[in-house]
Amino acid sequence: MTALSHIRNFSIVAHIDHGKSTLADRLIQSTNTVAERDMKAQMLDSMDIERERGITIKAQTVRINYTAKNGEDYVLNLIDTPGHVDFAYEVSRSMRAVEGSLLVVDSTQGVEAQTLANVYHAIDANHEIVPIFNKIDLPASDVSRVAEQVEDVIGIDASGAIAVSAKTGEGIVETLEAIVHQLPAPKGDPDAPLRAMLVDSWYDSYLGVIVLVRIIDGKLRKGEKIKFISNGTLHHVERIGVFRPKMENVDELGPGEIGFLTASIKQVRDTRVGDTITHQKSEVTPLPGFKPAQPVVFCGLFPVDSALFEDLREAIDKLALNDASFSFEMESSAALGFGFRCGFLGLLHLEVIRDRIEREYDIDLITTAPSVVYHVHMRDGTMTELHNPADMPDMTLIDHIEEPRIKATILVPDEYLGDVLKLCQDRRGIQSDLTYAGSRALVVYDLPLNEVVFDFYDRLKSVTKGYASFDYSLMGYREDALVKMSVLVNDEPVDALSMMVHRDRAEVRGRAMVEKLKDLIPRHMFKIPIQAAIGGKVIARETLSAMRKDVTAKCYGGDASRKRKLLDKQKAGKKKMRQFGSVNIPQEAFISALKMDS
Ligand SMILES: Nc1nc2c(ncn2[C@@H]2O[C@H](COP(=O)(O)OP(=O)(O)OP(=O)(O)O)[C@@H](O)[C@H]2O)c(=O)[nH]1
Repeated sequence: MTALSHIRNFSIVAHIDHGKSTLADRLIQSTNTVAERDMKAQMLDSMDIERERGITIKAQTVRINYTAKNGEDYVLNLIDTPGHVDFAYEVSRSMRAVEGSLLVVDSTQGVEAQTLANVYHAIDANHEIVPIFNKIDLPASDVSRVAEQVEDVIGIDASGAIAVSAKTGEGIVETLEAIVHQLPAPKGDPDAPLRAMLVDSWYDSYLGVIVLVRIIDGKLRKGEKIKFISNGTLHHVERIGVFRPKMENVDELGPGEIGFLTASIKQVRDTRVGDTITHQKSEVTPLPGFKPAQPVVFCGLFPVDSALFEDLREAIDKLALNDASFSFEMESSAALGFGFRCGFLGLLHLEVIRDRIEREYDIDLITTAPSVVYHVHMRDGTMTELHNPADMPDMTLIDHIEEPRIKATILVPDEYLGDVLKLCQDRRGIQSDLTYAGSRALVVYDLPLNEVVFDFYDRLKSVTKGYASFDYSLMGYREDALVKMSVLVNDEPVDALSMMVHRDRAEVRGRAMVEKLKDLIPRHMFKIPIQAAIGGKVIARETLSAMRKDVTAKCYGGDASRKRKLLDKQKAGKKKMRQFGSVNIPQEAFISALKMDS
């Protein structure tokens, strides 16, 4: 057990790519926490997918021993936090387990939207904050400009900021000294009954569920009986330890310390993040609890090859073991067969899960239109949550529909401001703020989430050539004129393509959808009408004319093997299609049709 005065707990907040992981690696390396030969770049981003995309998804932790210039030995616990908007909730909860933050800002770029969002979580958690201006080895680095921005835009004192190159190691010792001298030591009572905060949990195939804890008061030892206060479940502690960043067993954890426990817990779902852990017989007041993360975006996942449904179930079960914020239930669709309706924290979360299923489990998927959760108020006074436009009740029974709205914060260089305002306006946005920070504008918009889930972020990046940064938080629900738009191919409704739209935008959306489908659906031997409709009323229509596709026509004469090859190719192509009545729709058509350009 380390004395409280010699512990510092901190996290690093940054915008994506500003160098959080590189800095963490450098802190670990310079304190010899990991032997040189074990040091692989980006120790903390452990999952392949994170490494590939360069984003941190799951919070990780590391304990660093540091002998300061004053000769004293300190224990520094770093909790790594995810950097993307979808995981804002995880950021906020891990912030509550530490007392300070390093605010990393790329000194060649400046403050970005996620810098703001994340630093506000740190401010909310009452953190002491040390600004770190990174990448000073680059010629474009401008520390004084960034310092000014930090003071103007965020409103924190930048006089104690440290200029760092996580790449060359310059400023790393100064950073370690700042952690020791500028961040506060944790408080806690070693003799009080145990109170530990459940910070995070994840599934490990050898050890079962691993629970990350921050001890507030008291001591936790191996072999003890503990209780999760939220649901009263009892567990026998098998192992406790710390991350360096490899797991290392210890005998006890005391106040201010951060470590893990295992207790034969089978599912991540049995552990509630934010819960208070105490001894079986102790009665303590729970720590101010956190709300469990609520999925906000739903979509259907169906195997392209319907024979792989059981494999998909297995994949989803396994992924859910390790991700309590991902929800799912079985769904069957007339068009797509059996699959799952899944709930995600946001679009990135959706993409990560979908990629993992396709890649790690080798199952090709059809993803239906992402939908947000609508509140449907019925005439009889009841309210139902609508997760799937296909389940929309009869319009005549509905009184009104409410949709979720977000507060979007966008930072963008001046020259692109006009395009950004237009994009937000097109997406039914209401401007709530517009200020300037140097040559960049800070725009705040109130936007319907359903206008954001399709391709808002992609559009934003393309209209600003990648220079805008974006962050959002959910604000609440508001009534609007929303309708369900159905798509009919050859007079058959394709439920996977139905979506909720604003009445004023329905015609434009419907027109774009049928035009796109007309290009995406291959011609058949007969004419195919493609329609968009609201209720019984057709709002847009295209007709795909008939054509006989004879792939062997160009093989004059008798080259039988070439002819067979072409027919095989055609057959393979057909496997990727879905039969709707008598019409085949290729899988790409679903995905492309749902990506709407304005
Ligand atoms: N030249 C230079 N490059 C740096 C420095 N620090 C980080 N980088 C580079 O900047 C890029 C982003 O760094 P990361 O550490 O992955 O950024 P991050 O903030 O952890 O990003 P996420 O994990 O996605 O949140 C990488 O290519 C790093 O090699 C630095 O001090 N100088």
